[in-house]
Amino acid sequence: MYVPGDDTKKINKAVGLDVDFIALDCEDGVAINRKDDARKTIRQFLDELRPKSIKGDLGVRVNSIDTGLCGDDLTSCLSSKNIPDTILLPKVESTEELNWFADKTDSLLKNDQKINLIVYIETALAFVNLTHICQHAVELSNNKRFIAAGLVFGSDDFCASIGASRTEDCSEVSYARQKLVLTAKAFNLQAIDMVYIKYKDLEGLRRQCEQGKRMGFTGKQVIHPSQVPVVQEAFLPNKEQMEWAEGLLKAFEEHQKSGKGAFTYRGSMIDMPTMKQAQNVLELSKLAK
Ligand SMILES: CC(C)(COP(=O)(O)OP(=O)(O)OC[C@H]1O[C@@H](n2cnc3c(N)ncnc32)[C@H](O)[C@@H]1OP(=O)(O)O)[C@@H](O)C(=O)NCCC(=O)NCCSC(=O)C[C@](C)(O)C(=O)O
Ligand SMILES: [Mg+2]
Repeated sequence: MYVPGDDTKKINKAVGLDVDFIALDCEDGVAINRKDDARKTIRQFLDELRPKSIKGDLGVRVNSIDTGLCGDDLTSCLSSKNIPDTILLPKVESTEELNWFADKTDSLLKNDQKINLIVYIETALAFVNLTHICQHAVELSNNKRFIAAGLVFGSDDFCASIGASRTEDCSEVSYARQKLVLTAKAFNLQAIDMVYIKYKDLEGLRRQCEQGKRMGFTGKQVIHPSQVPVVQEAFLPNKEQMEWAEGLLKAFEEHQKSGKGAFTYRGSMIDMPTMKQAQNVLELSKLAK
């Protein structure tokens, strides 16, 4: 969940919510003339206010490298008493930007400190370079001070970048969403789906969550507290899916013992790939506990 980094009231509110990840924002949720305030407020929060009770992870979305603000954002939050779990790096378009980030984190982090990195893919050029970006991020994770954790789809910047208009069925971003999921999963990275900006329309949000979940996204970005439970519910397996998965695994084991690779379960042909889908469902529910 994004929280504008210059808004102390919203930061305090977010800390009390049951969210998986709080993203303190220095970037587009903060006005140009408030960038210094956001940086200072986040630093103060990290130094003094970060309550041990934060349930989920805490990240800072810094400004993109091309703005010239990113270095100061990183210096401020990575030299704090409690460094964030994750840095969210927006508008990445090239492997050179990852090299810059690796050098910067090398110079700022101490001893055995490492930080997670979430890379934003939100321009046409980023999609063209996506495989190289992911490959490089994973390679740098082996000997640099960050761990490539996931990709975020920035659909609003993406639409601006390609000149698309938004539609309710998201057809304008369907190729980009699918490409992002596919490439993220190929490199064992999380794939985080787009923001639903009509935050008062929870039914529309639910539909978009279900669509994203079906496509393979790991989770979704949110901008308002009311969106949190809808997204959490949609991305976790429900009772019906759990029953399906548990029953299928049991039947699979029995059929394996009797020497049958393929069999029928609830009217469908089941073999190894369907068994793996059932395992995914159960693993996801364990992770959420
Ligand atoms: C839309 C806004 C202005 C409506 O803000 P509001 O205060 O007018 O709303 P409200 O309905 O009155 O709020 C109810 C309560 O929730 C609080 N609240 C409300 N929102 C939050 C929040 N996020 N975090 C923590 N608390 C929040 C608010 O302070 C209030 O607290 P209260 O009941 O105690 O008075 C507000 O929700 C907000 O600022 N959201 C975050 C916006 C943001 O960060 N945008 C940038 C990320 S998306 C993006 O960059 C694009 C992307 C990915 O890059 C790309 O697609 O390209
Ligand atoms: Mg963006």
